[in-house]
Amino acid sequence: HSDENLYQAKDNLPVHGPNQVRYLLYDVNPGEGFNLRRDVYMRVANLVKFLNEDEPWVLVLPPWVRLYHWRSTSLRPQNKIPWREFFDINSLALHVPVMEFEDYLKKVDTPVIDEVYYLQRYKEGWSKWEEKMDIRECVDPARYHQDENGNWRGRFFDYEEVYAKKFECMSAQAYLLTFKPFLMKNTTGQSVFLDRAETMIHGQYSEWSPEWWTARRSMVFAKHLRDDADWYRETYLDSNDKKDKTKLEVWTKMKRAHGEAKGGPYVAIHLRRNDYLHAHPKEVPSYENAVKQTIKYLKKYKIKKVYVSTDASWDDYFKFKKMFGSDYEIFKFEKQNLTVYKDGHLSIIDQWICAHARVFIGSYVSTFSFRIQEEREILGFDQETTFNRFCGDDEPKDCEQPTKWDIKY
Ligand SMILES: C[C@@H]1O[C@H](OP(=O)(O)OP(=O)(O)OC[C@H]2O[C@@H](n3cnc4c(=O)[nH]c(N)nc43)[C@H](O)[C@@H]2O)[C@@H](O)[C@H](O)[C@@H]1O
Repeated sequence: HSDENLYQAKDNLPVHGPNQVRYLLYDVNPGEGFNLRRDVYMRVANLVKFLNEDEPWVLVLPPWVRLYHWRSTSLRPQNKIPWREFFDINSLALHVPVMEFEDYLKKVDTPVIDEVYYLQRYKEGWSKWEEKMDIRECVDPARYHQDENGNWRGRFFDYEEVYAKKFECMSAQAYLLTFKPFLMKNTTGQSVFLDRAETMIHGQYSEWSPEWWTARRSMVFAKHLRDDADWYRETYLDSNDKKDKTKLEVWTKMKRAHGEAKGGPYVAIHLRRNDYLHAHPKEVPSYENAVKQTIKYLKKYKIKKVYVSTDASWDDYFKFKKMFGSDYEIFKFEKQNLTVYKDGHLSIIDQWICAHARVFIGSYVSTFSFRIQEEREILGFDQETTFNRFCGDDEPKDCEQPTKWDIKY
């Protein structure tokens, strides 16, 4: 791969003296999944981007802890995972200055965060939408408590030694840009931690805006995972970037038109199961029906191979695979190496393979599927091949398809 070392993070670090740099840390509701967290990253990253127009701030990347969906009993514990295991840090840094939490801890010597704000709703609710934020009493039982020295203890990504000097709950109903004056004027600590950062809303910087897409484009997957997925594509799916016209460039220089990418000769599907069966029972197809819908695409595009990305059990997967009969070949990435791959790595490999398929079919409102669709927008696929989803058994056969999020530069 030629793109190694193309990203030069250091060019993007604030130029001001080291003492003036401030650090923004954040965390998300523990129940949220991996790909919603990626959306929250985009909000915080853009906030840091806007802050840097006036003051030097560095975004400290929240280490990954075991998420609700990460159930595999892998040989390595799934906590304190640095971002570099999943994403290309240098790519992130071409958008905003970023730093791993471990590096933050090294930098500050004492494992301390100056100010913590726990974002929460307004207790009284709201009748008309208006932007506001106020320090308030905690609505939910506080997730932080004061120790005998007056320091605030909580769950800072499973780092037990970390504590905060100041803690407040803050009711907020506000767009990300509104947090900028708050941070600049109402906080003084060198490091500020926003917990429940998903409370922050994109506002004008939503999926329709170039700013959103800039943050999104900077979220390039880590090279070792792209390499593993590319190896799988080449070995089993007769797919590589040259043939598929999907060569990756440094994201700041990459601009593709729809239809430039061709994709590998396989249909990729994201078949979300598990908690989705309960969350969206009407829109989740039975396996039999999912096979029927996939075959339609296989025929339309004259393709014989299917790549299956799913959180279904292997038992279910093998049953599903059999249902296709002998006319088609069905593939799924196997956890060949449990010492290396954890659930997060595997989802990225799945996503990368899906992003390179000739055609993709996703699952209804799954953020896992959304992130694949965006990846395909970045690579330059025809939107017809991207914004498709499975219909539930009782939905019309031409059920409403996903919104086409046009990439913006
Ligand atoms: C029902 C809701 O669903 C929302 O999930 P949704 O948007 O699909 O997408 P995510 O927020 O990523 O959460 C789903 C998680 O399940 C695993 N997973 C799902 N599909 C696949 C797959 O095809 N391959 C692999 N390897 N892993 C998969 C993976 O760990 C992924 O991060 C959640 O964020 C909410 O918390 C809630 O659970």
